Amino acid sequence: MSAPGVSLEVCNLRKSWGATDVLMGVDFDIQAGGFLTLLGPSGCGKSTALKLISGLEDVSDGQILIAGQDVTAKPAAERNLGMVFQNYALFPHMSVAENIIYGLKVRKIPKATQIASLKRVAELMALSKLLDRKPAQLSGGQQQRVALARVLVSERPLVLMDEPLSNLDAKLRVEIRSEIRSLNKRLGITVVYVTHDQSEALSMSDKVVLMSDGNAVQIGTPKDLYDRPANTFAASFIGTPPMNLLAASDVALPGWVADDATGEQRDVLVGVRPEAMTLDGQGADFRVPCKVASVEYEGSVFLVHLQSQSGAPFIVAHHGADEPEPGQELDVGWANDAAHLFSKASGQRISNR
Ligand SMILES: Nc1ncnc2c1ncn2[C@@H]1O[C@H](COP(=O)(O)OP(=O)(O)OP(=O)(O)O)[C@@H](O)[C@H]1O
Repeated sequence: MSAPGVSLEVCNLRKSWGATDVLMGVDFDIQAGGFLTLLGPSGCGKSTALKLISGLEDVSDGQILIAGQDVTAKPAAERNLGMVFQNYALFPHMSVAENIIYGLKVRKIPKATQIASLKRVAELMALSKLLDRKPAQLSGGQQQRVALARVLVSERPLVLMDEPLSNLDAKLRVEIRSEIRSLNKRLGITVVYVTHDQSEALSMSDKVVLMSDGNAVQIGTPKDLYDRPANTFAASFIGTPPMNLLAASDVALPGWVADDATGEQRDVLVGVRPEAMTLDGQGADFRVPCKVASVEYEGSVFLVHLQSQSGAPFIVAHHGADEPEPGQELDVGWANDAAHLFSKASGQRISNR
């Protein structure tokens, strides 16, 4: 049942609905067996990109290559891919077993092969004991595993998934996302995954395409996006809580505004992740006097909301046992290499560590 994956390449993908441009010319690719995630806020165009890849919608312009073959003009049925949606789309009147092998039946695969494939996939997805049940007799997580099993049994080398975990509770989401990731690695199928959840994207993907308003804002490994956000949008979208973005004047940082190339003074925003700041300023290259506004207890961490002397708000993720008090005055600190610089005018990254 091991289906070797295929590569996918998308070039200058454009889509307009009437006068509304939804995809503005997006390029990305993923190698065979890779896991690519389209990540971005609601309405940025990620589901549209997936529909174009699947063939459920026609492109306005651009090219889609699967295994190096141009499939842009091919109907969905000829693209040899599987899809998993947010709402599982199981047939309520069919048993789990019938749901899983439905596609094989339609394709008139011999009965003995259907049964053998069903057995293998049911074991893989821990569904063997549930095969006689109807979908309504399953939990949300079990239903989602049936939807995944149905795609896996079809042995497609490329599987598209559109927010498949968003109906599940937090614990199940974490369990099933690691299951999907390990299936991708074990079976070698290529996965293109859509989510607005950055932690899902970071934890599962080989490559992330971060989208905003129909454009790919940054493409890279999860670590690239976290360590070197290309602009303030990427800095704010990746990481929980998001990166603090402070005007240099708020944190009293003179001399940080000279452009490396031209030497010109530029207004910058200083970005520092909450987890890269300390409350005691010990060993820090920069220190900023500030006041505690409020404290959120999150179990493993205190999220300390602070205000600089100029009134700028920011957050520090504090792992110490001591709980800061609202009103307390502190020197927050960070290391030189924890700071990211962005142009205040364009939002683009202007300094690299
Ligand atoms: N069939 C359609 N006709 C007209 N506009 C559409 C159609 N489908 C999507 N859109 C618009 O295209 C834009 C992108 O939608 P899309 O579903 O791709 O976004 P998304 O990033 O997947 O968002 P979400 O996470 O909310 O699903 C939205 O503004 C949406 O209203």
